[in-house]
Amino acid sequence: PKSQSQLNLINCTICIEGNIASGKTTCLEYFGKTSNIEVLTEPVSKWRNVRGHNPLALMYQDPERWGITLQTYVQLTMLDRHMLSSPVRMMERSIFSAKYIFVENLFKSGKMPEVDYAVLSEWFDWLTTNISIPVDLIVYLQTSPQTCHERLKQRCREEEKVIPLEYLESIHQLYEDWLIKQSSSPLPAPVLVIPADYDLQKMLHQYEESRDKILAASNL
Ligand SMILES: Nc1ncnc2c1ncn2[C@@H]1O[C@H](COP(=O)(O)OP(=O)(O)O)[C@@H](O)[C@H]1O
Ligand SMILES: Nc1ccn([C@H]2C[C@H](O)[C@@H](COP(=O)(O)O)O2)c(=O)n1
Repeated sequence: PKSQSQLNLINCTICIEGNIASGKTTCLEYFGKTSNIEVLTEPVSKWRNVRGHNPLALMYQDPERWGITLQTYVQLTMLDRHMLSSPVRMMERSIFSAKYIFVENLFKSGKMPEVDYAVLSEWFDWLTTNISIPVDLIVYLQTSPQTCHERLKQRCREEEKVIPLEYLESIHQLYEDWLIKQSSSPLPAPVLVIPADYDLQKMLHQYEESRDKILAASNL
């Protein structure tokens, strides 16, 4: 028979949330190296290549036409990530932020037709009603949009060269409304905020300082 601590290890999910280029992957890499947590990065390579097509690039080129295409695929691939069974995992973003941040942003900015938004919302509501998608903790890497803009330019992902500061400001505002003001969409888990505008060394120090609070969710 399993002990209580072994039982508590079953299926703990910590989601790292934050704006584009806020440092989520870097944070995941750090915890992947320094703990027993399984790390699941966002399936961006799939979004850049589905059977030879690049829905991420298409979405940035023409959001009105391709937003629904990318977001339908994001929803599927994020659901797949949530379904992977590993006792303790730290994953990059979630099916929740895909809907509450990115789909919402496309719709609110007038770049997604109402019918596309309605279909995506029906899918999301069905999935989250009929499939259990537990999240135990959200870690929010809180940055200024300016910091993300700098890091985005430094990372230089081809598809993202067209992203203006205003786009990062909109995403930032939606994250703040969801995770700080807690006034927009339901929260699937408690939120731990980590200020993330600092240089890499200071960030690693912040992660160390937050390690116990983060891993408390997993009982590790
Ligand atoms: N604290 C930091 N200070 C400066 N640059 C950073 C910091 N954290 C990450 N970066 C760099 O910024 C870019 C985006 O970081 P990344 O971890 O890929 O962000 P995300 O996964 O949130 O998009 C990368 O080039 C990364 O090396
Ligand atoms: N639901 C989503 C999720 C992500 N994206 C875009 C935003 C970025 O260009 C890329 C993910 O990169 P990251 O933030 O991890 O650096 O995918 C989206 O459009 N919709």
